[in-house]
Amino acid sequence: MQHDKVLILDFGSQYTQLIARRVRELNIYSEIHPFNKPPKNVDDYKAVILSGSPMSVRSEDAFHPDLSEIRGKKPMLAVCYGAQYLAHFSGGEVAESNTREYGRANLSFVEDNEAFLEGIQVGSQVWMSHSDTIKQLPENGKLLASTHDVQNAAYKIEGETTYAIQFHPEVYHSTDGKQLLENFLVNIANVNPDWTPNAFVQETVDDLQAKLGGDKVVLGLSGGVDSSVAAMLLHKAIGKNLYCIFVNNGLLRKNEFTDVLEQYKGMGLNVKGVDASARFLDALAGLSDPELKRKAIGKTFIEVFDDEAHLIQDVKWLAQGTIYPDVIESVSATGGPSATIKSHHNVGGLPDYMKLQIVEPLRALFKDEVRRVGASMDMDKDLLGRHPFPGPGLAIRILGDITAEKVQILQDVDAVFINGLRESGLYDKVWQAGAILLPVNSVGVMGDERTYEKCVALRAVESTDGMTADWVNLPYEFLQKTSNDIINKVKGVNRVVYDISSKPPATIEWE
Ligand SMILES: Nc1ncnc2c1ncn2[C@@H]1O[C@H](COP(=O)(O)OP(=O)(O)OP(=O)(O)O)[C@@H](O)[C@H]1O
Ligand SMILES: O=c1[nH]c(=O)c2[nH+]cn([C@@H]3O[C@H](COP(=O)(O)O)[C@@H](O)[C@H]3O)c2[nH]1
Ligand SMILES: NC(=O)CC[C@H](N)C(=O)O
Ligand SMILES: [Mg+2]
Repeated sequence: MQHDKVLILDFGSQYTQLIARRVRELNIYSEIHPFNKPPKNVDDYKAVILSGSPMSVRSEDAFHPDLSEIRGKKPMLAVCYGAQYLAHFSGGEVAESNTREYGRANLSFVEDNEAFLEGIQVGSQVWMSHSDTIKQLPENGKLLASTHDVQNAAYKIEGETTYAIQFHPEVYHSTDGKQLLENFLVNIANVNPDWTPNAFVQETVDDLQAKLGGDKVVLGLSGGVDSSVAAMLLHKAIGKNLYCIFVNNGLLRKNEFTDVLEQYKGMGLNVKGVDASARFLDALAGLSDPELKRKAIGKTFIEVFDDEAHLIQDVKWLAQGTIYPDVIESVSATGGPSATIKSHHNVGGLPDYMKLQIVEPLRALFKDEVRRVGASMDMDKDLLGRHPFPGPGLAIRILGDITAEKVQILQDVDAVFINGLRESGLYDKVWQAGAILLPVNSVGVMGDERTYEKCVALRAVESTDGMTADWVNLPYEFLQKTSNDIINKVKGVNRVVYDISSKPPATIEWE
């Protein structure tokens, strides 16, 4: 069954992903594409949303895409930069505003009897983030809403299904933002909201069957949520032709290799555990630059999968649990308007010699959507509730070069922390937690003796998708006990600190 699709053209706003999420929360499928690389078949999309941007429409190099295939031809919603763009290049006027407007505002005027604003009243809170302001509406523009400081907070173009808003409906703080998106997508653009987890499973299984036929597929299984859900979908589609490989890269958590293999036994999957720890440690020897470490790990993963594929023989496909943020975070590498922050080991593509095609059934989903899909297949709650754990594992939590000894210290520290969270009932309240081994020794005193040992940082964050995150206010008593336990139980560590940085500006992992 075909679903209606919504196209989001990204001008580099940090909120673009949130637009996609909000739209999908309405059970409507949406895709983000860089404004300068729109999909070939714009006709496949039922409506288009233009994102905000760090750019000013007044600057000489302002992003200035050709919208002639879209504007007036299909429903379009322009947000922030998008709204300024429509005004600036179509007979209106955009100027620098006297005061930069960030944060909370309330609608002070709302046009009556307007389908776009149905259910939205004067007083509704909206979130602003702009320094330019629309002084004059474009040709045929009709004012729809204002705030105290922003006269042209929303407008439409008469004779088109084109709507524009200065504020951001995609952020939670715009309290009626979701309603506004629903008004636009469902009532104005007539998009059918039928994209649900159950529909996703059924369609994905059908698609996989059609695509893979009787081919053999290898899947990198990590014990994490994404690859496990991907494995279940593939298992439903092709059964015994799915060969799951769980690699011990020597950078997993304490006892994780055996525990995870045990856990998969009940799921009916064909899983092989491959211990390649020595190979990974060799590849990492002497490397301390984060990107070089990530690349070495990515390369070694590929080599291990390649060897395994040869052992199985006639394998045609490599399946991965890649999800949407992995894809989007790497988009700049393919020419998008945002910046590359980290090279994710699973998005780089495969070397030519492998001759395997890639299949990534979760490529379009966000993490919470993956969890919902897993739940709709009755997968184990504990598995679905697992904190994310990065493919490069502890290597990106040991700052500097990696040695077997450092890995062991960090495994022990991590185990004390994570078990402590579980025992205190805090594990499920935290989105992700882990420990970081710092390349710092500090002086301590233990049993009247001087020590000069390692310092570890603990990190626990709340998030919905890993794109933004805030540190968790863990109870002092918990931190106190954990710190004691770590220093008493783990030899070589004499100091524990807690990371209180949000993302942005920090990232979740330290490398
Ligand atoms: N130890 C591993 N063995 C085999 N494949 C792995 C391993 N670690 C990572 N991968 C592959 O890399 C992909 C990306 O890892 P990532 O950590 O983003 O996802 P995940 O482990 O499936 O889920 P989660 O984000 O919940 O940890 C995985 O889906 C999997 O295909
Ligand atoms: O599979 C992965 N391969 C990677 O290379 C990778 N780097 C970061 N992460 C995870 O992504 C989320 C966001 O992490 P950052 O804030 O550190 O970018 C967090 O959940 C991280 O654990 C990775 N996962
Ligand atoms: N969030 C945005 O799209 C901002 C648009 C533009 N850069 C401004 O500051 O006004
Ligand atoms: Mg993982």
